[in-house]
Amino acid sequence: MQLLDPFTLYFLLMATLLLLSLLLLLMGLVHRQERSLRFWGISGLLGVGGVLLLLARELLSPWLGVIAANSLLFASLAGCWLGIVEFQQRPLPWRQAWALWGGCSLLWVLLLFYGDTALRSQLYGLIYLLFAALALYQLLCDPAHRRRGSYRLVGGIILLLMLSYSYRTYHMLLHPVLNPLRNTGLPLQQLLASLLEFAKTLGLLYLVFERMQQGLQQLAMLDALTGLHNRRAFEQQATATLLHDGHHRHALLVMDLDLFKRINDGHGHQAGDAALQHFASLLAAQLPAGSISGRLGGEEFVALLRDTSSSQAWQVAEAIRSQLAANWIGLPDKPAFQVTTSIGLAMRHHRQQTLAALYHDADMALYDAKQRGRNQVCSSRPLVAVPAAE
Ligand SMILES: Nc1nc2c(ncn2[C@@H]2O[C@H](COP(=O)(O)OP(=O)(O)OP(=O)(O)O)[C@@H](O)[C@H]2O)c(=O)[nH]1
Repeated sequence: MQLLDPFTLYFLLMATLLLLSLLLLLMGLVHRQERSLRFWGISGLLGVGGVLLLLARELLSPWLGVIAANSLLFASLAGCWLGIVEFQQRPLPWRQAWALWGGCSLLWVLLLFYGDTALRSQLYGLIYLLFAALALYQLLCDPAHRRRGSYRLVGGIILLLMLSYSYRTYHMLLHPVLNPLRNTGLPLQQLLASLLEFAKTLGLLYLVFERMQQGLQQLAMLDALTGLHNRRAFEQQATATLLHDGHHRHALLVMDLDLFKRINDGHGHQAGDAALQHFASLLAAQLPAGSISGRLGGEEFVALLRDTSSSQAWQVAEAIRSQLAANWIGLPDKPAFQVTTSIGLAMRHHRQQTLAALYHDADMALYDAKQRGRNQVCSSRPLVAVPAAE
């Protein structure tokens, strides 16, 4: 029965919030790149500290206690807002944060002399609403984030918190009393707000985890040197495309830079890396929108052209080949050098043809292009070759 008392539950929640804030701070210290965790950890500690100071104010000087407690609470609200700005990787509005914190604290002190408890409680509700609105705006102002379920969930919790504090402010207008917590309905509001605060902190923590996981996934899918998909990512995306766009015609290009060992040996490994990066950006520029490209390893690249005819695919392959041969690569303090590529092209002619079968055909065509003297495009069926113009 005792546990159902809102005050007891409220204190239990405070203790849990304290532990959660400590955890956030600790995680923020371990994962140094996630600075928002530190902001939210410190914000939580300031919030719990403010509440404790408010409750213990009779033991200290009541006036000083209440001023210090509310300054801590305002700093906690500002800290949560700054944490969200930091999480969104935007410049931190330190000046505005200090000004808002200072302004709110000053207003509070003025009301301590010229207002009553009810007025101060209303002011607290309004300040809470202001910081919550700032946090909500920062969280959802990016349209890409606004559409995501996790961001909407945390935004929804902040909205509920705002509703809860609006109710508190409204209630205090109707029933002004000396101690807000003695006001009918307010202990319950306080309990609900603490529960929501707890949910909000967990939600923010989830957003950090979600972003960390996405970062790791991206790292596992990208080729570090060129920024293209790596073999695994290419295979996953190309297989899914072949499965779902079964009725469309697709072309596969397998591209291998010619005599690449000579470039490494003659111009150095750094020049070889620059050539690979140069080729990757050429691919990005020449491939039609919607194509999937990747680096399979070494100097071998691949691209799946969606919904294309054999003549269109041929033109794209030929443009890649000729552009690479025409644009020599220059590095500071080194002579410019030419890189060429051989390209094997295979068309997908029926829906059952898998990526592996398509790759086999394109690879055979590539082999043929190498045999015929490199720097050319060969198609698997019918087998034709266009010698280099140069
Ligand atoms: N700079 C650089 N070189 C790489 C990288 N990955 C593989 N290589 C080099 O690419 C070269 C590939 O050489 P080979 O497989 O013999 O082929 P090639 O010299 O291009 O000859 P062909 O394919 O027959 O035209 C090797 O020297 C590898 O060391 C890389 O990431 N950076």
